[in-house]
Amino acid sequence: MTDSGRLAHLECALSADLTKTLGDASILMVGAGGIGCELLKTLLLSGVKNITVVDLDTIDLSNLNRQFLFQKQHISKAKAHVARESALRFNPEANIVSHHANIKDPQFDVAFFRGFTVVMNALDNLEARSYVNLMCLAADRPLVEAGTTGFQGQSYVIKRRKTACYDCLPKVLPKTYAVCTIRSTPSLPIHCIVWAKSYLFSQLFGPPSESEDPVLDTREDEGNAEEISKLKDESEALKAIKDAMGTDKFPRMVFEKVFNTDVNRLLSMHDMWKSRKPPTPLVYDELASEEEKETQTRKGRSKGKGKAQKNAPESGDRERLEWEQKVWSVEESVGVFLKSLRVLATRYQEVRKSDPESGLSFDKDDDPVMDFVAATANLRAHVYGIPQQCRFNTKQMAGSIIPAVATSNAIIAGVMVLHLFKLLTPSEVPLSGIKRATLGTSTGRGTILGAGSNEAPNPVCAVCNAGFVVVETDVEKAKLKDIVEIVKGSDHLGLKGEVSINHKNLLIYEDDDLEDNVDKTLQEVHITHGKNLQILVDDDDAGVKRTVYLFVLHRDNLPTLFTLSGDKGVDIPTVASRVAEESNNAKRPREEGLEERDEGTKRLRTDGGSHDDPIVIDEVEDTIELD
Ligand SMILES: Nc1ncnc2c1ncn2[C@@H]1O[C@H](COP(=O)(O)OP(=O)(O)OP(=O)(O)O)[C@@H](O)[C@H]1O
Ligand SMILES: [Zn+2]
Repeated sequence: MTDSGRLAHLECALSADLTKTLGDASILMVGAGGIGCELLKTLLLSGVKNITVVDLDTIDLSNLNRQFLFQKQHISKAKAHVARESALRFNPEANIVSHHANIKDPQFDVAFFRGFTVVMNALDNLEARSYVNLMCLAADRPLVEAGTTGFQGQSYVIKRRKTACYDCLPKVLPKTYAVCTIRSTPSLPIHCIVWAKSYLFSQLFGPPSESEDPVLDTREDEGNAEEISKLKDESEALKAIKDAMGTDKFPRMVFEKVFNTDVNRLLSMHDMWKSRKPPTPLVYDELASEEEKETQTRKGRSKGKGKAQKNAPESGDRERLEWEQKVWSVEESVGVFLKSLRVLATRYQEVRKSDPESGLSFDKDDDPVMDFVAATANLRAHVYGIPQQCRFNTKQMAGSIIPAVATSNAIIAGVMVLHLFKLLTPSEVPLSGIKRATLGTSTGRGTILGAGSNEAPNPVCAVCNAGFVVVETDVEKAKLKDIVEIVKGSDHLGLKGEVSINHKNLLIYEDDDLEDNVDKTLQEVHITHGKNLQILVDDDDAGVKRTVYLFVLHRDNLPTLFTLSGDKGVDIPTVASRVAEESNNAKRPREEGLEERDEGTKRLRTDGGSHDDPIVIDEVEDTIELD
């Protein structure tokens, strides 16, 4: 259809005014997966012409059943670029910009977000959603947030201090397991998968902040103090083995430690096995292929050519699918374990060269990571006499996958565009009139799409009540004390109270207690372009506290620190915020505020939760809150 033919149809359906507004609007779409593909198509067919798409992923075979902008020939290509190319066929005159990147990258700074009329999320994880929520609050741009899980879904609008933000409402509590079940006495396949994914993988390859033994929060395991302290020693020993990473002997050392030495140590605790089946240690020399053993003794070469390589066909083949759907023999699991350890070790060392604070994170679609988790979980299961799983099943459990339903994505993407229509006709639709749409099942009535009123902001939410300050400066010249001055100085925010400043998880400044960094440049305290700081101002006398997020835009040679925008935020009564914090600590997977925002929480919960629940959800994906 020509552009004029398309316009005539749209004007009849939507009015000439709205059609024009849609054509002029500039939309940021974050995520080009299940919802994203539908959304991009529907936006274009609704007359939206200027769209920027950001997605960090590449196309996987498993996406093709529902992400219809992708076809077999696109496997392994960037989702954002392919989505753009395929969608342009709906309207070749549209202006679509694609970025194959993480939305959290510094290039997508506050100024970038300000360049859009509306931001639309088509994401699948809590961290990215929370981050986009924060950036939209800072840039003061409306966000259309959405998610689907199987037959359920929802879409709603977030507008700074007018509606609840993404972080106003508690999130679904992750399923949790007792430390000792996971670390010493697993009895189900899921226990072994959690151990592989959330313990061994993070310990070996996670960023330092995550590899500090996340499971040893002993509050719920007080009766096992001795066991907990032994587990701590075990973790220390694993750290020592990490020093051998990159050498030929590393895979063997890890294998022998976790499947032999640690198991023998547990066996020596006789009481533990009085009423349980004791584990059986694995012996490396009996299970590793001859080639693997040879690799361990060869010097200067790190590539083994054992069974594992023959048994791991390339991604995308039918042979590979069959391999993923059969239960591997123990020898095959050993081969996959050793090979994936080598691949991940090389990757980990490369990542750490550029940033010593970084590491690898679990991604169920990352083949070596998933190979490692599947093989590790199976070896652990074998040790404990627990049924082993095929890689396909392990992926479902490790990724907490509820199969995606294409129709749910299409319905929710459609509702998101309706939300956009309403946002772009503000004179006719007040914000209170933009309902929260919920797709769900109702007994006896099948799947229904309902509309409920949008939530008001949570008065104690530390995110949307925060101040949002954007500064431009040369990070090699400006000092941390200049930031403190912005907060306290009467020419700037002039806030009263004790100031502390956090960057990611790190406290970098605190009145009276931590002032050593004040004369350091922002660069020296790792605050570079696109980074944000969380500033907490605690006014004990007035009984209030306030959070300010300060976003830094680097400009070469800008001599001073220039405040571009300075929204002061709102005070939260200290008592109310404590009560809220406490109730949130009990209810949600992470604390309110920024501390864990950037990295997300990968901590294994220790609340002694259900022992026989088959699925673990320790990263909430596709979070939806149904009315
Ligand atoms: N931080 C991020 N930056 C950019 N894109 C992201 C980010 N986090 C997630 N995404 C993208 O959001 C999209 C979400 O789509 P979807 O829920 O369909 O997931 P998927 O990975 O395509 O499918 P599945 O998880 O079911 O295999 C994915 O394409 C993913 O790459
Ligand atoms: Zn909020």
